[in-house]
Amino acid sequence: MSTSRIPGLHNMSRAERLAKVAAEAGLSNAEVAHLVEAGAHAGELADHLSENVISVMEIPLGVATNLIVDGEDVLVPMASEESSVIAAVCNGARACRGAGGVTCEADDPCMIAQVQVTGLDDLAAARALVAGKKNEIGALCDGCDPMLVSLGGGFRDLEVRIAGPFLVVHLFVDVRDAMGANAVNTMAERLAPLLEEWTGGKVGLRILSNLADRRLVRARATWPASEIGEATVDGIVSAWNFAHHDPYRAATHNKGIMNGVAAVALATGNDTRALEAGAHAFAATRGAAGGYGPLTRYWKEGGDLVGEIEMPMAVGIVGGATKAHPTAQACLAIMGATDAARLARVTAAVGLIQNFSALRALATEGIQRGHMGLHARNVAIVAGATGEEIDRVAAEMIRRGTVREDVAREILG
Ligand SMILES: CC(C)(COP(=O)([O-])OP(=O)([O-])OC[C@H]1O[C@@H](n2cnc3c(N)ncnc32)[C@H](O)[C@@H]1OP(=O)([O-])[O-])[C@@H](O)C(=O)NCCC(=O)NCCSC(=O)C[C@@](C)(O)CC(=O)[O-]
Ligand SMILES: NC(=O)C1=CN([C@@H]2O[C@H](COP(=O)(O)OP(=O)(O)OC[C@H]3O[C@@H](n4cnc5c(N)ncnc54)[C@H](OP(=O)(O)O)[C@@H]3O)[C@@H](O)[C@H]2O)C=CC1
Repeated sequence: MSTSRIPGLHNMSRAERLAKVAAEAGLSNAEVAHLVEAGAHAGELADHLSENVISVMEIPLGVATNLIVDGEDVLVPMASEESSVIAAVCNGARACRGAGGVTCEADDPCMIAQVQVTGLDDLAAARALVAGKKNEIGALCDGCDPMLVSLGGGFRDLEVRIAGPFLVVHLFVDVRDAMGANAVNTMAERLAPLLEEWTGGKVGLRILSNLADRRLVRARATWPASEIGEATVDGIVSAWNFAHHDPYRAATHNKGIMNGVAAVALATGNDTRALEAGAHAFAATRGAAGGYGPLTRYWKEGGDLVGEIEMPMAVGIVGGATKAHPTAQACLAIMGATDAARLARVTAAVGLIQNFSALRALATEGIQRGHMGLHARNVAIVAGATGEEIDRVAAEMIRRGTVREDVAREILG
């Protein structure tokens, strides 16, 4: 590459950008042709949603079957590049259907905005002063978003904290069907000059917190021992206990949960990074010794396995890319999610079931048979298989019990 300094790339057309990047990076004609083809359908939309767009990255969109959430059957669209993630949800949901599926409970959709005030000598006095302005602050916040207020949302409460040398003002805002970042950021920015005037301090950051712990969802399911076997019940409880006591295991445990949560979020146009940040920050105090721990919990009840998840769930059905992206709209329609609370419940249910299926595999036969069985097609493609060859090479690798690129090449040969 000669240079990464490309002034005005953003002002070029998509085709010009691609040509420029291809020339700088030395892409082959085949690589350029692929990027042109990949961007043919959704490239224009992508150009409006993001910046310096040259094409579109295609992620598989699948549908998880077998779920019952709060007594209703639901098909759940999931966007994931990882093999076996969607199959695992179908499998885990099938195993708890007979016991009623998943039941959930969601907090009101309350987000937190933070305003940092610096340069204060008497933090305690400033805290008392700002706390006394709750009504004024509430009115100012509601004035920022009359639409939100007309829908039943808006300012709910105020908390004034001292964090090291800073005064930190928390605005609690009910954002209804939105994820809410933009909505609360506007309020935080609007409040800033008043805070400076009242306290004599200087405002620093004005932004939401992704630790959305006022917007939690809890979901619970029972997997009967008659369905999964007594040894599996014990194995999963023990696997959970491992995560409860060991942050190294808890990180992987929670990654499995986020396999499901992030896939539903991506399919519905939600901000996956916000959810990841919220989940892991929330998990930071859930472990046995008050450190990082699992977002789920499992125990044995009457011989059956009961699993529960609790986590922040800042998802919306309006705002961000949700309304602008027709695929996200279609996904919400498949789920029948007509409000953010239903989306949050279903997403948490998927996180729980995803985790159950991974633990079931790990506590019994191990992850490789199911996961690598489905991943084999990926390996076959990497080895050069195309069309019908992909399934045939994958099946042969599974038959031989070895899923590896060199084996795929040998079979293909
Ligand atoms: C892979 C399975 C499901 C096979 O499981 P199986 O028992 O061989 O499946 P089966 O053929 O007996 O079918 C049972 C049901 O599973 C579903 N199912 C079965 N196959 C498919 C498929 N191709 N596509 C869609 N759905 C599928 C489907 O619902 C089916 O019922 P049916 O519809 O036939 O009545 C199982 O082994 C499993 O759940 N494994 C766990 C896989 C997993 O967790 N993958 C995530 C990636 S690994 C990771 O990133 C996370 C991890 C593991 O590190 C987290 C952690 O450490 O905690
Ligand atoms: N740290 C983070 O997580 C950050 C995330 N972001 C991004 O912010 C975006 C999400 O912000 P968000 O505020 O949700 O998006 P928007 O501002 O796009 O949408 C929210 C707005 O939609 C309007 N609205 C219409 N119908 C409803 C309804 N039923 N319920 C609620 N609001 C409704 C409201 O008012 P009105 O019509 O008056 O606008 C509301 O303010 C995402 O793209 C995210 O990636 C941005 C900054 C930081």
